[in-house]
Amino acid sequence: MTTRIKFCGLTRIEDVRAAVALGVDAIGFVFARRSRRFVEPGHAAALRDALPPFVSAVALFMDDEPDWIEQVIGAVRPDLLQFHGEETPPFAARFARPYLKAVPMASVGDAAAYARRYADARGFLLDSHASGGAGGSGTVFDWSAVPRLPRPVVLAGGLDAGNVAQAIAQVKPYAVDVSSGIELAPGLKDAAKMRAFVEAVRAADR
Ligand SMILES: O=C(O)c1ccccc1N[C@@H]1O[C@H](COP(=O)(O)O)[C@@H](O)[C@H]1O
Repeated sequence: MTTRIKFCGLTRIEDVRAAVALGVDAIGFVFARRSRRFVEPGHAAALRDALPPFVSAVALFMDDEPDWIEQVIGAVRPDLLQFHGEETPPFAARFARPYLKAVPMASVGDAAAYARRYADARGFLLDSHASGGAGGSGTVFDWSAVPRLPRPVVLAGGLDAGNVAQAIAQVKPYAVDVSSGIELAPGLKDAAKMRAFVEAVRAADR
């Protein structure tokens, strides 16, 4: 099976173009203000316009106000929302957009029960953060703790070109999601690391 790839936290047009040229499936833009990868909606809209058909734009939020989320949706027209905080299932559903719910693997006891609460989620993004904490930390969680889930699993948290093949072999996720592992600095991606990551995923799929 082909493992889908999402690159998250892009802020520069050259990084978006490089990611698209490598064939990634989704690009994540971070609209959580406390993130070091925050992008203004106007700038993100320009980045989003560089995406060709079949490459998805994902808008990431973390306990943000509804008005802000609506403003971002209006400006950026994301294909998918990603809720990374303590948003409840009704809150996540109120925007009438497909969404991923991040599962905080560092603190959630029963990840399968947690995921079942979000009946409308299109998939679950498993990250190493604790509940209430930020993601994008570049740390790995215990992959043996990944349960069977009723919808697609997006594996995140500390992935890079050196460990993603092992992660795919062990977890067999629908997709992998990376931010820190392809960076020079927060929000600034590295062309060589992006390429190495994609090549490692492709090799793992063979
Ligand atoms: O990237 C961020 O700054 C961020 C902020 C708040 C919530 C989530 C965030 N990022 C998400 O975390 C995963 C894992 O990142 P990493 O590869 O461990 O650095 C990332 O892909 C985003 O989906």
